[in-house]
Amino acid sequence: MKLRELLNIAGIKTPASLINPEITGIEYDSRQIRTGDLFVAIRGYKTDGHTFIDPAIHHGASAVVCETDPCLQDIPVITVPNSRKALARLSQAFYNTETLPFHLTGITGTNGKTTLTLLIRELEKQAGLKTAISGTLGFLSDFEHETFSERTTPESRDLHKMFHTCNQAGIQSLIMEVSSIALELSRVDNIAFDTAIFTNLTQDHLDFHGSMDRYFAAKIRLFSQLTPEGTAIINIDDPYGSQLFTSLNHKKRSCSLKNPLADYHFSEYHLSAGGLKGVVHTPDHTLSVEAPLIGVFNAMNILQALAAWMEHHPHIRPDHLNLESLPPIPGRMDIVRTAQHGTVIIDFAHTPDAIDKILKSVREIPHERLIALFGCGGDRDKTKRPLMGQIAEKYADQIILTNDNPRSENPEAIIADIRKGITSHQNVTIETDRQKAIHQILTHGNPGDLILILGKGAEKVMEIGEKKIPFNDKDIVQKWVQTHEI
Ligand SMILES: CC(=O)N[C@H]1[C@@H](OP(=O)(O)OP(=O)(O)OC[C@H]2O[C@@H](n3ccc(=O)[nH]c3=O)[C@H](O)[C@@H]2O)O[C@H](CO)[C@@H](O)[C@@H]1O[C@H](C)C(=O)N[C@@H](C)C(=O)N[C@H](CCC(=O)O)C(=O)O
Ligand SMILES: Nc1ncnc2c1ncn2[C@@H]1O[C@H](COP(=O)(O)OP(=O)(O)OP(=O)(O)O)[C@@H](O)[C@H]1O
Ligand SMILES: N[C@H](CCC[C@H](N)C(=O)O)C(=O)O
Ligand SMILES: [Mg+2]
Repeated sequence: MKLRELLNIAGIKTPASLINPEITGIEYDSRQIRTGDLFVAIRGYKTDGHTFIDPAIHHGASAVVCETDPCLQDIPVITVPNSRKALARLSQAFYNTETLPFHLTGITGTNGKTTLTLLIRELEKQAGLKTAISGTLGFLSDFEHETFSERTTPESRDLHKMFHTCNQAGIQSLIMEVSSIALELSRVDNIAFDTAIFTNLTQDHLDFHGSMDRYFAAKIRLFSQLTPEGTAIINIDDPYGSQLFTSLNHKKRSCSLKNPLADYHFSEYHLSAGGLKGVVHTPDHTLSVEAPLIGVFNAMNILQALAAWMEHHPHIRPDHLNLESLPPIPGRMDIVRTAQHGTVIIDFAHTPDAIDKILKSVREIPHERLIALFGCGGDRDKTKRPLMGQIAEKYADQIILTNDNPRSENPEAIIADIRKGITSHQNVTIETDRQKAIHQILTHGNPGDLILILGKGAEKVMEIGEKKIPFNDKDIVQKWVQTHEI
């Protein structure tokens, strides 16, 4: 595509004198530039993309979009007020993804997004739709190998490239997690969603957003991006959800575990170690549901997934729905049973609310000791650390504090922050090496113990400094069990 045509479609003003090279790709990282790419310089949190304009040109960039004119000769330079916004518009124009031929669902909220993507995918499959999901687990579809994504919601260029791939593969339904950071950083600008879901809002990412109000403001932007016929699915048990529901002038459906007047609610549900069974009432139907998911929070996840699905398919009204074919959700309530050292649950709880919910849920399972192993990520919300310590102390008999992606921070300092929320340190052990910590609790575990390994879920690496070292909680547990139990 010619540069001028691209800028035109993207709605970016073009000087008449502009040279008009062929643009063969869009790139925001100078290290990835290929000949013919348009380089978009972004002012970042760690560094400034404008300082990489020269290397980008050296590597073959044929034009530059930036916020400050570097005064170059021979190469077209387009200055814009906001490079991230320009990147989103240019990517949409380049990949021709203004209108999408598939149903696009966006899920936002502090917890439950990944779980919902997998639940909705399962339902869409049961309706015979070719489906893909994008989020913390990467890009998963039936037609391509799964691809890992550095971020829960990819950069706008990568998103539009993904939409283009979905287009070509004939995907009918794409379900994606939309993080508040992505909404704030223009990664999903101009994308129209057919369904938008709000799960809940509790403390996380305050380092980035500054306050809960600004965190909420970022999340609700998703709902201004609904198509005119689009539907909002909202958990009204959450105070922020209830506020959002009241303020929306769009087609909207409420979900509640408490309020029988909500559009989607259970008249009854039972949770057992085998999963959930219940009866769901919708605005026009009643159905019984079974799903192999444990934890009260999963009752809401199931309700919201059902709501999204039934609103998308008004002609599908089963009397009974069995989600037993739902594959285990990696790293979410992932259970490894050992013969002599207790039951291990690996879970991605990394916020105060998630830790509270999971500890409250699992303590209902008969056990001797409830042991919680966790840490907190470095370069992330510091104020959640003592709260996580405080909650763990309330419910767990024993706590092991360890590393969870310390990144650029000192691991001991992170643990010291968690300890500030704990009053009695008698049952608290510290071992920064997470593998050693896991080995220790398994070694000292008894058959009746419930051992919770929290915070990293299905993550495949440990981020220490700039390094990403292969690391997976479940692999470590399974390897230990294989060598220590016959
Ligand atoms: C806070 C945040 O989101 N940071 C993102 C941001 O980084 P940044 O602005 O600091 O970028 P930077 O590293 O300073 O670099 C600036 C620009 O220079 C470019 N560059 C850099 C070096 C070079 O040699 N050449 C070059 O061109 C970079 O590609 C970039 O375009 O822009 C970068 C490029 O787009 C992202 O990679 C980076 O995400 C990092 C990986 C990150 O960890 N983000 C997390 C916080 C995040 O986004 N999380 C959310 C929420 C998770 C959830 O709760 O579910 C997510 O969606 O994953
Ligand atoms: N509806 C929910 N409400 C509260 N906690 C939940 C809910 N669903 C899941 N959780 C807890 O939160 C953890 C993370 O769940 P999940 O991965 O689905 O959330 P997420 O929103 O995708 O998280 P992230 O922002 O990191 O991508 C789970 O392991 C579980 O402990
Ligand atoms: N999407 C979240 C995941 C956090 C997971 C936890 N293991 C951590 O590193 O804090 C983030 O990037 O903030
Ligand atoms: Mg997620």
